[in-house]
Amino acid sequence: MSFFKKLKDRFVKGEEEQQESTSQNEPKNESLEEADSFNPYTGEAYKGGEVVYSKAEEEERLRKESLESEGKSLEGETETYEDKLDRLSVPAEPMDDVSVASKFKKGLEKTRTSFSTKINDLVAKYRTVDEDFFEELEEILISADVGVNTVMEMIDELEMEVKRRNIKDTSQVKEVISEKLVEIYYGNDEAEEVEGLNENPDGPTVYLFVGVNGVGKTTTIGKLAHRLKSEGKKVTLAAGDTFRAGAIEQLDAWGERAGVNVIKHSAGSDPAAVIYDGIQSAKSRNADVLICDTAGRLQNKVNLMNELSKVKRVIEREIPNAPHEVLLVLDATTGQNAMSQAKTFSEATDVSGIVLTKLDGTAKGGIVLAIRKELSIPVKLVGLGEKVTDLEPFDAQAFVYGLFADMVEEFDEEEGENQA
Ligand SMILES: Nc1nc2c(ncn2[C@@H]2O[C@H](COP(=O)(O)OP(=O)(O)OP(=O)(O)O)[C@@H](O)[C@H]2O)c(=O)[nH]1
Repeated sequence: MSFFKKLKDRFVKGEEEQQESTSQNEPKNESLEEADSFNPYTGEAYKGGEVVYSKAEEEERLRKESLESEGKSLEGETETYEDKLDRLSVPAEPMDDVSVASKFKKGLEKTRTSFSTKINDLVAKYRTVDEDFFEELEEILISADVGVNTVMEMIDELEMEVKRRNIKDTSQVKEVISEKLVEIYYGNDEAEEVEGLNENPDGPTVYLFVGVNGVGKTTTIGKLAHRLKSEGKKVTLAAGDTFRAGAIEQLDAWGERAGVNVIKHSAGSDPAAVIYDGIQSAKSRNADVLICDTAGRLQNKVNLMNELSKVKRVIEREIPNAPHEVLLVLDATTGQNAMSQAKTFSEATDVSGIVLTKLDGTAKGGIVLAIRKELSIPVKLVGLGEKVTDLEPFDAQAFVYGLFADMVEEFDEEEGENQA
């Protein structure tokens, strides 16, 4: 079966269903009811050619109203952390393939725009597949942060595949590229499936989060707590980042939003002691999951190593085989810097999975492949936006759909070819 057809069958729903879900997203408002039309993409409604409703303005008005009702001034107003969490907290959504794919599509918009524009330009420039075509393709992949060694492997495989299928026309190469990206991510022999988080059937499952300041660690823990809670799990958080000013309060605020228990000590206290209390609390409350935050001091690798190994020793002693995941949080927008952080942390502790945040903020989403291939660590979760629901288990097919969404959607089954 054609690969684009496979992606389309899995991720694109029928037009009728799509219209139905779009209409569900339309805001309910009096001016809307009078309007002749509503554009779900701009969030504007029109009557006689005039804009009678704007979703963005409505949201801003509601935000101001809510601030005023709390007696807060609007002049020079800066959003507090709590207000921000309120704004980003939205109810959990159903998790089917189509809604997951639409998150990847939205989150990868920047990468897709840059990547598919370059690929389309390349295809238009070289009508037939030759060495120059592959050389320019190599540059495009490298510029998307795919990683030099991975790009080399990919180009070799593409050249072989193009010969094997006797492809002459460059437009047909797009589909082969998308297919190879998935194969390269999983490795040829492995089953193509999402590498989810390990769980401890005897409970509690312990996830240890590591990573430098500012990469989105606290936000990710909050998002994960929210997700696990909405799946019916009992979650406890341990505020082990006792070093960064505000880290304990921020984790506490996320815990409150998600409705989960947070174990905390005062700033500057021993992180291993907080984690120890977290474990005791999780055990006594029969929690399903304990998520441990840690400080991300990279200035001194020896300190980092000592701190992480002390925390790990405490966890291992209290719960056999724990932690069940050591998750390193990396910021996708930092490119090669993220790769070097991954190397340092892997030397300090056994990292079992990567959480790649802010994929929505970069045009170089290819870093996912570089991490998987060059560090041999699976990307377990990705941050696709700021909202609490914008954290997804990494799915290489959904990722590739996000990169090639327009081409997949325009794939014509009857003609069996891509119209893009
Ligand atoms: N756009 C986008 N922003 C994100 C994502 N994840 C986190 N952020 C934002 O990144 C910023 C930093 O996140 P924090 O969670 O405060 O950073 P942190 O890593 O916890 O900082 P430390 O606690 O010092 O480690 C915040 O403004 C978050 O809203 C994401 O996936 N997409």
